[in-house]
Amino acid sequence: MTLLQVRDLTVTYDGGARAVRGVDLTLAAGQKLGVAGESGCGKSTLALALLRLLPASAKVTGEVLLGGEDVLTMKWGRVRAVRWAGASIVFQGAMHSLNAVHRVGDQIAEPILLHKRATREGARRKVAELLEHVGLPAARAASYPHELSGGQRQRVMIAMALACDPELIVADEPTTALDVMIQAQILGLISRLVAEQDLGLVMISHDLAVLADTCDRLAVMYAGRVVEEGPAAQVYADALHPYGKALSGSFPTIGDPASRFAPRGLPGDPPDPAALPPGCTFHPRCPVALDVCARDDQELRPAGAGRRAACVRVGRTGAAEDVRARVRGQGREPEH
Ligand SMILES: Nc1ncnc2c1ncn2[C@@H]1O[C@H](COP(=O)(O)OP(=O)(O)OP(=O)(O)O)[C@@H](O)[C@H]1O
Repeated sequence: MTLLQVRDLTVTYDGGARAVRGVDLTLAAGQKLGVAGESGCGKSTLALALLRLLPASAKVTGEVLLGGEDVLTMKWGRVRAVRWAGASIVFQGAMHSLNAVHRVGDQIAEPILLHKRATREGARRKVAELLEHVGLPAARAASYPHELSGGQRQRVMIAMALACDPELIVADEPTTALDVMIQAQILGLISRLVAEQDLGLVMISHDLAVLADTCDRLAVMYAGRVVEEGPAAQVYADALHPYGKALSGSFPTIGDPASRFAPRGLPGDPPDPAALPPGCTFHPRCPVALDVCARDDQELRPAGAGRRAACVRVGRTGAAEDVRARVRGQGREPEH
């Protein structure tokens, strides 16, 4: 059953930043989708659009179908109900997302009282249950955010996201502010909860390795577009798009023009979304760009084995050779 379907989602901020451009994504119930990309590629804008949390300065078009209902056009009353009970979001940096002057138990209880119409006693019991579920003693309900460690605060955020039994969790860089050991614990916790409760997960990170560990499928975003999508293990181990390769550090180094590329770092920055380059937006940084890439942008198209990629070098079977026929007569031939 399809849980989430994003169709041709485009978000443009006042000032002309085209933060998300024509994104199509599908998530089945219980499926885990990772969205990867460098800072500024539009990941958070996409996450916020899924729950209609974008500021008024964002112009949004397309569809976000959650359980078949379009979140972008539904009445605000329905949006508020859907936000906790249909889908909820875990932000990065729990210290900023939690209210410093309220006990964490009261903050977790708030959506339960509001959306589940629970009694105070019922909400208190549910809070205790949720805290234990995320690995915290129930007594922690009486703590204020500053009395908790970063990892404990992120556990509270996860408990809050689960409070109204949603079908989908959107996690935007849920472990970015944490040290490596705690990061692994929180990722393990998210994986366990999602599996136990058969939840859908959209997890956003700049770290492809983290996503490959946690998710079934991966989407790689660059300059507001998904440039590659497919089964997590394959995308991580053998990305088709040069940007996906750069993110996973898997560029081949022998006898390939890409060997100029530092595997762990990609030179340059993503383009300004208000002044995107013509053609493929990755071409100015792409170590294997052809002349055609500066002129023509590529659709995200099937590339075999349930994968999609938006690169002229990638054919319908995922094989790089297919490009020869397509670019013949359009300028420089591919070197390999
Ligand atoms: N409220 C806003 N008004 C104008 N531009 C914005 C706004 N929010 C984001 N942007 C711009 O949209 C682009 C995408 O930002 P977004 O935060 O979605 O990217 P990201 O991939 O999540 O990056 P990060 O990991 O740094 O949050 C950026 O260029 C950003 O400057």
